Amino acid sequence: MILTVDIGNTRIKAAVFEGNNALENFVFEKNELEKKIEKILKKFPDCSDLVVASVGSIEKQAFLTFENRLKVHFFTHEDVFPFHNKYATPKTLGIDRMILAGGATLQFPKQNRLVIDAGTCITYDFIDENDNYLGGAISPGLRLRYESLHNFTARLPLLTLEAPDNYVGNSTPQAIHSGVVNGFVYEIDGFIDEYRKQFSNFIIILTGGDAEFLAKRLKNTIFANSNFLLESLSQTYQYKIDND
Ligand SMILES: Nc1ncnc2c1ncn2[C@@H]1O[C@H](COP(=O)(O)OP(=O)(O)OP(=O)(O)O)[C@@H](O)[C@H]1O
Ligand SMILES: CC(C)(CO)[C@@H](O)C(=O)NCCC(=O)O
Ligand SMILES: [K+]
Repeated sequence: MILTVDIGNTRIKAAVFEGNNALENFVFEKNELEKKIEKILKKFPDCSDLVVASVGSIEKQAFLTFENRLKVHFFTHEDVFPFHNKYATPKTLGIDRMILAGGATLQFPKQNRLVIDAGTCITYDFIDENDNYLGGAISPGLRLRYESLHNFTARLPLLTLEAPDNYVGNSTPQAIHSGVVNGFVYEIDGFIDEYRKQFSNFIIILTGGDAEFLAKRLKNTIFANSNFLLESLSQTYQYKIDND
């Protein structure tokens, strides 16, 4: 049994896995890290490994306290991954993107794959059928778009996600919802269309905090799996153990 922990830029997500089965999922804030992990381990005392991917400000030291109880693995660029990293700056590629690429490679062998993670940032990652990680794109996520409109202007209110009524927003809030939500949806559909021009066939994996909201609004039909990063963390860890 393993406990996987995904430390993003906004929140922390965790899941306990027995083989490929997620037994329970957890979401919490950074300041609750130690307390929450204690609680999870109390509930699942059979956890033998704690596996972490962090793109946030939390470092390996935060997990030292658990090392006398279970095996702690904090993923870095030094680990073995199931793909060839063709990024021109492989050491700056986000660990979350590496884990997503690892999961996509292992779960969908011998095919082109596009992974879209709609989280704090939207990330696009392309891994070709020969398991070459080619790169992708990084853009602001849904909430970041609402927040930046507010933070960098004098007159725009901070709104929370709401589906716009219309493309023609007839008030300040409706104009913001239209711009943020439609912009977000068009961007992603537009990216998928561009990839289709370059690669005839690929599967698309959509994940992240906004995946479900997004999936039903895209022109392209895509299966959303909010748990894909944690599943990938568990699978990439297993791959690492088998190939070290
Ligand atoms: N309770 C919540 N807190 C923050 N964001 C939420 C929440 N519920 C849904 N969201 C949506 O999830 C998005 C953030 O995604 P996610 O939680 O995957 O980010 P994250 O934890 O920072 O992870 P990552 O850094 O890997 O993207 C936001 O754009 C927001 O619209
Ligand atoms: C883009 C984010 C913030 C997405 O979580 C993360 O993957 C990251 O910090 N990446 C580093 C830059 C890169 O991936 O090229
Ligand atoms: K993300």
